[in-house]
Amino acid sequence: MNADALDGRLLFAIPKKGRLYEKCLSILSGADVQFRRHNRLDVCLVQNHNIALVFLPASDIPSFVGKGNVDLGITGHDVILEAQMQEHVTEVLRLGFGKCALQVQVPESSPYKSAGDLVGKRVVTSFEVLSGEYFGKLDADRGLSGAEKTRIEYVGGSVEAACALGLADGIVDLVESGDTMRAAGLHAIATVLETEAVLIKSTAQKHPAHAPLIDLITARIAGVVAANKYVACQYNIPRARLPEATVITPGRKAPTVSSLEQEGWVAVNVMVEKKKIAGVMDDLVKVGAEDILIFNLDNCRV
Ligand SMILES: Nc1ncnc2c1ncn2[C@@H]1O[C@H](COP(=O)(O)OP(=O)(O)OP(=O)(O)O)[C@@H](O)[C@H]1O
Ligand SMILES: O=P(O)(O)OC[C@H]1O[C@H](OP(=O)(O)OP(=O)(O)O)[C@H](O)[C@@H]1O
Repeated sequence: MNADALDGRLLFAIPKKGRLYEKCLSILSGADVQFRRHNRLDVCLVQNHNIALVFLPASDIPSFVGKGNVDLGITGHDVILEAQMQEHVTEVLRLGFGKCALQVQVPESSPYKSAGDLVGKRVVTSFEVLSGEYFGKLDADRGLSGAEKTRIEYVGGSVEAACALGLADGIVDLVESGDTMRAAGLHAIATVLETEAVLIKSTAQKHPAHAPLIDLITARIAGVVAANKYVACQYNIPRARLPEATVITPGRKAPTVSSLEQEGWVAVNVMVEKKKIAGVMDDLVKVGAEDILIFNLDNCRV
């Protein structure tokens, strides 16, 4: 591809591998952003929009967007703070995936029971900025300075091995299911940060002409995110029980209620958060709902 091919195109950064990659591809597909990535090339043109996708390491995306080299990007909230780019990027949308927590961890057998117990000790992490800030506050609370302060040491990967290797008294690393942590014989004693994937744009927009396209892509991605988060719920219920049912399924604005051919009965259509639907169905049955049907959403605009 020659450099002119990118002229005037909105540049959209996507993690090139790792935990966020597959989910990003599915978001792009749901938003009908069409492209073919040839031979794992890191730049590719979008066929149906004036956009080029740039595949970058997740950790580099905040600074590319923050400095205005690319216009839009997807990465983790944690990565933005670690890159100290929070003032240079605007988090436009939370994407509902890449959810995990940055946690302080120690061996199961460790005498250290809280983050405060690790103050002045050795902590190994890939998140040296966030860990430095976290332990820096604890050091300051104790009035520690110089060599007394907690030592934060950077490693690029396999952080969970550091305690067993005798390199650290504790680590700071991401935890989702906890499988990695438990497999390494560690447990969490504090949470530094909760994080998820976010859509970001440059705070000082270099190309104001791209604003309408950024808004369009944002609206489409918001639709995909909402479709993943909600299900459509339909049920029949005696009109007299409608007030109780409305408390259980208030909908985003209000439920859609239509009359049934059977006297005294109504049909209700409403959106419900996917993670709550089992409990909602139990509660609807208790107030007399029948024929409860749940539909997954392919896409939506809400
Ligand atoms: N287990 C996980 N569950 C959910 N989200 C995660 C998980 N691990 C990482 N993430 C999110 O994905 C981001 C990128 O992490 P990931 O481990 O995929 O990095 P990577 O680009 O593969 O980097 P590396 O080169 O260090 O492997 C993290 O900063 C975090 O926001
Ligand atoms: O709590 P869990 O579900 O086990 O997830 C946590 C692990 O996931 C991430 O690593 P990943 O597997 O993406 O590989 P990486 O270490 O190469 O980044 C993170 O660094 C943890 O090691």
